[in-house]
Formats: sequence, C-alpha cells, structure tokens
Amino acid sequence: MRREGYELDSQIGFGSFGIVHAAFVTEGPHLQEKVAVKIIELEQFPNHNLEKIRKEIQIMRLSSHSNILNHHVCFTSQTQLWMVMPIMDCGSVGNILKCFYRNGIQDECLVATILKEILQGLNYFHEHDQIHRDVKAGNVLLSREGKIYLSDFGVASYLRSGQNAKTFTGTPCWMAPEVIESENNAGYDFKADIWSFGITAIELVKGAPPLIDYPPMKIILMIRNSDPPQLGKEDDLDSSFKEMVNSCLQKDPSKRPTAESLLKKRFFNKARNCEYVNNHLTNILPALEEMVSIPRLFAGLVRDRNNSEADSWDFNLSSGNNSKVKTEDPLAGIGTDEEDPLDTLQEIDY
Ligand SMILES: Nc1ncnc2c1ncn2[C@@H]1O[C@H](COP(=O)(O)OP(=O)(O)OP(=O)(O)O)[C@@H](O)[C@H]1O
Repeated sequence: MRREGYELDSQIGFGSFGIVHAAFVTEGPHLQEKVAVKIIELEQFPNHNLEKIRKEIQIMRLSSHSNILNHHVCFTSQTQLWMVMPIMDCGSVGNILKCFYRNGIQDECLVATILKEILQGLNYFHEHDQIHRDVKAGNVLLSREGKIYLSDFGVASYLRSGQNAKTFTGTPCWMAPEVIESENNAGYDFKADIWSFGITAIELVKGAPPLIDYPPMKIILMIRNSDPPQLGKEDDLDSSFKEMVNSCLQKDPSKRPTAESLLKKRFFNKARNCEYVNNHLTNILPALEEMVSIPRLFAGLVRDRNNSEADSWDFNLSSGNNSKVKTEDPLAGIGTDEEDPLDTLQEIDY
C-alpha cells in the first residue's frame, strides 16, 4: 500500500491500537529510506481530541535525547493516524523476550545496561515535566548496534490515557495503582513511570511481568487491591537488583525514588555500553522480519508460560543466525525539518 509518500512493506509489530509496518519513503530527499510506520485507527477513540493530539505532537517533537526514539513525522490520513519513525532493526525488547528469553535474561550486566538506558530516557522526560505513561519492554527498541531507545510516548500514550478501566484494550500489568484509581482521585504524576519501570525490570529477568496470565479486569483489581509485587528471598536474584526493584514498587508514589536517584543505585554499577549489548544480544539475533513472525506463530504457547510444549522450543541463540541486516544509524538520514505535521493535521476535516 502506498500513501502520503510512503510505501508500506511487511508488518513488523502489532500493538493493541494498531499495526507497525516497515515502509519505504517514496518521495523527497530521503527516497528509498527504510522507516517504521505505526498506524492507529482513530475511530476506536470516539472522544479523541485533534487539538490535544496536535499539542502532544508538538511536545513530542521537542524531545531530544539519545535514549528517546523521536518520530520523523506524524499525520492523519482519513481516519488513521500515521506515525513515521526510524526503524529499529532488532525490534522491541518485549518481542525479544517472547522469542528467545521466555524465562528472562540471565546476564545481569545486560539487564543493568538495558534498564540504565531506559532510566536515562525517563529521567529526561521527567526533567522536562513529561510522563511517558507506557513504560514496558514492548516500548524499548533496539538497534543492531546495541543502542536502546524508549518509544511510544506522546500521542499513543495520550490516547491510551483517555481510556477508562472498562474500555482498556492493552495489558494493564505495568500500570501503577494510582493510574487505575486516577478517575477517583487527584490523578497521578511521573512516579507512575517509576512503578512501570520496576515492573519492566521484573519482566526483563523473568520473561514477563507479574500477573500476565490473568484477564485484564482481574489484573486491574489485583493491582489496586493487593500488596505490591516485591522480590523476596525466594527470588534467586542479586540483592542490589531486588532492592532497586522493590523501591520502585511501593503503592505510595511519594515513597518511590526519582529516576535520577535510581540511576545512583548500586545495581547500575553493573551496566556496560552499547558494544556489550551488541556482542551479547543484538549481534546474535536474526533479522527483524524473521523475528516478528515467531511470536505470531507461537502466540498461544508464549502466553501459556506453564505449557511444557512452549518450553520445548529452542531457538538456540548461541549458535544462532549471525547474519547481519544492514547496519545504518537508524536516526541518521531523515531530518526533523520535514513538512510540519501540524499543517498536515490541519488539512483533515474532522
Ligand atoms: N520503530 C520501530 N522499529 C522496529 N520495530 C518497531 C518499531 N516500533 C514498533 N515496533 C514493533 O512493533 C511492536 C508494536 O508496537 P506498538 O507500539 O504498536 O505496540 P506496543 O506498545 O508493543 O503495544 P501496545 O500498543 O499494546 O502498548 C513493538 O513491540 C515492536 O516490536
């Protein structure tokens, strides 16, 4: 399909709001550049406010940090919102966990590196009075060279925040208790991201977040009514990791540390650089198109984590496909001074 200067190629991701495609630029100075396009059907948000979406896009485009994946351009096309961004040739950490690490990543240095990079991106958001609102491994993208980016902030999370608990379509495992309660109380602040960060840390070492096997409404009730998930003696994990995670998962948001103070925790002394991520993870992953077909094929098995058949799948990472896909700087090439997306949005008559 060809639209608005982009030719859509294969699907590389599925979210609860829409589909992500690889695509090629078909016009202008970046002709043939490969990008990712996330397409959100706006009709699923009957109360969406185009004015607010425009503001979110404006804020989004002001963000500039080495751990934040910015969009090249966003525009509406008929009833769809198209978000064009650099393509990350190793996809999301969420996808990687589903494909290759269903029992979690055991390499502490790798976990510390990924989490530290996420935290640096979050710290940037919070310093600029922004809340990400959807921190999870599925929104952490990796380039082949081992760079780590937080994605899916701004419009998508704004649209998500307009959903209430009854209409919530995603998996709420990462939601902080005060976000669930936000309709009944004063709302929430950046500390909600710290809770989601703690859940993401557990996701990385266990392969999935707590409560993943329950239906969404039950998860919401459990997060609201139960004690927070805390790592204890029974969890065979480094004590500095457990201390860091437990500090994030406190029901009272004011007791949670800031992203800045989390970065000083002992656990992050284990963090390395993107070369380490490349050598120990991204370099040994298959091509993106190959990877995205795996969770789709085995979706049922992946979800049922106790299924013995699921455990028998062995993708053999160590002897895995070492073939590299084209390694270009995913952020290079397309400038940010493209056509103003706000102008494009204004063309659409809602
Ligand atoms: N820029 C990108 N480059 C490569 N893969 C991407 C890119 N953006 C998204 N993806 C892939 O698409 C998947 C779906 O992304 P999307 O943001 O739509 O959904 P999600 O955030 O994972 O889920 P949900 O919408 O339920 O929160 C991601 O998990 C990732 O694997």
